[in-house]
Amino acid sequence: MVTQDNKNTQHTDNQQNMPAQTSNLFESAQTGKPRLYAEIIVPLHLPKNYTWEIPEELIAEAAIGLRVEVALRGKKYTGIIKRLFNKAPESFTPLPVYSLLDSTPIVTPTQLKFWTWMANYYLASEGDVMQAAVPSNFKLSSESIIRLAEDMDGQDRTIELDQENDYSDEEYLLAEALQIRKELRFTEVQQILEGRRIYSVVKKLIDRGICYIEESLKEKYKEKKAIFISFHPDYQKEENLEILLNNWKGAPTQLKILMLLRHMALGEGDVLQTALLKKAEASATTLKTLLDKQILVAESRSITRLPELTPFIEMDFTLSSAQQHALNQLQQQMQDKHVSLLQGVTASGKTQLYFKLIEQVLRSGKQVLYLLPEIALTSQIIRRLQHHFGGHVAVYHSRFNPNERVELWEKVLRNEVQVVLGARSALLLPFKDLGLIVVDEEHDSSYKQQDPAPRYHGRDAAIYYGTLFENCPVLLGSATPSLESYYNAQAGKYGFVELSQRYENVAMPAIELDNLSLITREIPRPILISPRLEEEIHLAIKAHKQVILFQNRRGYSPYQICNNCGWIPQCKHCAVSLTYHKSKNKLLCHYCGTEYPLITTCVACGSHDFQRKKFGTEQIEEAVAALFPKARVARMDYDSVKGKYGHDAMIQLFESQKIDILIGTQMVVKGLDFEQVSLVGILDADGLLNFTDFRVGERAFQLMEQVSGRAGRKDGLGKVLIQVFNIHHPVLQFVQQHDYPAMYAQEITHRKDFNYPPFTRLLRLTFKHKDTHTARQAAVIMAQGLQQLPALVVLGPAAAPIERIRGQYYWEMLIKIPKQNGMLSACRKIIDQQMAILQSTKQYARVILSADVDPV
Ligand SMILES: Nc1ncnc2c1ncn2[C@@H]1O[C@H](COP(=O)(O)OP(=O)(O)OP(=O)(O)O)[C@@H](O)[C@H]1O
Ligand SMILES: [Zn+2]
Repeated sequence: MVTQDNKNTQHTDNQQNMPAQTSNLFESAQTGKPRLYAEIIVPLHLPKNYTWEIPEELIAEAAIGLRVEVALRGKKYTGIIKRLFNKAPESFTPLPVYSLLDSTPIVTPTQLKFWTWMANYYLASEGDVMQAAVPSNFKLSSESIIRLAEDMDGQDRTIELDQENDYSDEEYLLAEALQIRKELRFTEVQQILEGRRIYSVVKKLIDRGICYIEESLKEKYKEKKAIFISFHPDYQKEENLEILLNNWKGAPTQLKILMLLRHMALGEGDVLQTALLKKAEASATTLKTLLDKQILVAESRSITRLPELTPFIEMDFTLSSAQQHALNQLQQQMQDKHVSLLQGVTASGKTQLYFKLIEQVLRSGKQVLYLLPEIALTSQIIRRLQHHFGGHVAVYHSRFNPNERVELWEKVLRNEVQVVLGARSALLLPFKDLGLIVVDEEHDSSYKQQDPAPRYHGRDAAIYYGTLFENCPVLLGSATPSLESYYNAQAGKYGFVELSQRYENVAMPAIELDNLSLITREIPRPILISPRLEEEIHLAIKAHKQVILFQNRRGYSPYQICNNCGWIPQCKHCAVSLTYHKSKNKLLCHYCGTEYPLITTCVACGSHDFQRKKFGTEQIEEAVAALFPKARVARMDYDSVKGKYGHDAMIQLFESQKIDILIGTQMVVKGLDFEQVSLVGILDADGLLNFTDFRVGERAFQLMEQVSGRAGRKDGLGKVLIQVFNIHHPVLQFVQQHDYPAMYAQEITHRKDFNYPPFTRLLRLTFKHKDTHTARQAAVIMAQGLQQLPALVVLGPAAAPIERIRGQYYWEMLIKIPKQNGMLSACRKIIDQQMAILQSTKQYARVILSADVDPV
């Protein structure tokens, strides 16, 4: 097995050799009854899937895609049946499956094929994929933590006395323990139930909404709930409400609440209890009377949860002739080609084309998957989609809690949801009948999963997933396509359609370069806001327009340096310099998050003379606020928006023009549609152009073009000012001309000359160990093994650019694999062999290897 980054992997492959228990089940073999075996995927990083036996009494119900309860090395897991067969394994006697957890499959055969592909292509295991795909509530294991659920109003769940009889003794016992303890480890559940029938009991309680399985710590978040007020169904009809209000005899404050609610519901849809009471200047008691009278109803739900809408299709717009032409072309191409690329300049209305295509698929009764980078999944696009398709639309992203995940999983499985808008993980939902996958902003590198395995690319996985359905074309969309996709389009492998003007022929923003080297003579560095940019901001604000200032570094200043000896404070655990955060008055490691007090004395020479270098968003915010004391200034970056709700909330504030100047990192550029932005400032273009990565030209172009694309979307009066020293950099000329093909021509030549993607396939192997020498040596041994395949080009091993993270040393190598069939799997074979050798050697047994295919 290749990757080894799951801590459950420290094992030898001994399950297959374990002696089977002698039980009655096995004695039945002598009687000649049929036997049934199952290949089962368990959510662990195992070298392969193992086999269990289905006991006789479960044979009739066993089916592919069902969950089962199995034991592996003394622990219990939920697995998924991948394959059933009758021939007994020859070299070992399998253990029995304890129980089946479902009566109908929760995973489709199509998904199982997808998992196999993903595990193979991304050098992961099917268990890794299962772990990523299946909601945690579906995956009980010995490591699970079971937590008491909350009621609608945020109170702990309790069992009503009159329901007691519905519960089995064991269920009741466990529910009671949960009410006292709030959360239980699986081992504790085992003790409470004395080790019997654990899964089915826990599952029953989950089904009843009493408890849920805690997500792994990393994903844990506190769900935000709020109470929403609406009219009782009896009064949702306007006529009935009218009669009620006209004949009102109750207290006037109650009437006020009702009138306000009617008004607010028109504008906003769902009304928050807090907002309603505040506006009505009424008390909770008054509201309660109305609830008791069953005129109003209160519902507590997660604030991310969508309101229940009826499904409808409402296409209340017409395409411009350019859009219509593009749509016709697209439809034609999509008939011939599995993948098509739509390149439309910013604000050309690509989204409207997607809507038209979605409409057609919906009418044909099939499902649609609409993918976006996680951070671009804002209420803006959700609203746009719901406006056209109402309750047909479901949204799937990492903010979902375990219950919501299961709920959506089941709805998709039952084909009750027609359109899913989601981030890459939505690909892992059990679609029945997909008829279209849209990958919007397809160039975005956040489509790539970084950690843990499987490190899949959402776009590329979508392309494969689409082939598993009958007639499911994949549409990639972007103003600035990835070089890989554009290359495939040029080569005729993908369909290709262009939309080269903005909707309503609105002009593209004018892009001007602001040569900083001309002004540094008068103003000392660093220059945050040049006089020219300051002037433009003044003009924009005077005209009641909005401004976006883009800087791709967060914090106050990215590092400080000793003026005497050049020493730079670094993180103790990671080989990175510390960023100064003024609001916290601390130094922060951006890799592991460790905070340090300010350092005022140089560790190397004892000097107190430090200089802060470069600038981040925090410092810009400070400078802008000082320059424009009357403007409403906000900053949007990882630090300022706590959680992802904050991000969305800030976008809404900006959208409703409650913010004049928005300063942000690349968070602000993802496909957002603001009408009133007239000025975009790119503060440090040099910083974008000076990376040592073969994709730097492409990336810098995409970022600048995308952020520029937020300007002048409605009236064409947008202006972009780029602050830069190196004004002759070719990428800047391409951005100025909005000339994607020229950028492509230049970059693709480099890629060809140096044999980078799309001309080769890249694989990055990273070896981690707390001792740098061990990590390096393991990498060297791997590199030697890879010499068996002379067609591979192995770069390295070398210390990773950041050679130490969280106390582990990182050594990596980059392998260029020719794009021939079978090369990747041949390479994988060698990696697996070498890894097996390494792991059987005591010195290297703890080396962790992670593999990243097509790294971005
Ligand atoms: N046919 C149309 N009818 C009405 N409004 C339209 C039409 N086409 C585009 N628009 C409006 O123009 C604006 C820009 O369109 P949209 O957001 O779809 O552009 P885009 O191509 O997706 O841009 P970007 O790549 O920058 O995200 C939106 O506000 C959209 O509602
Ligand atoms: Zn660190």
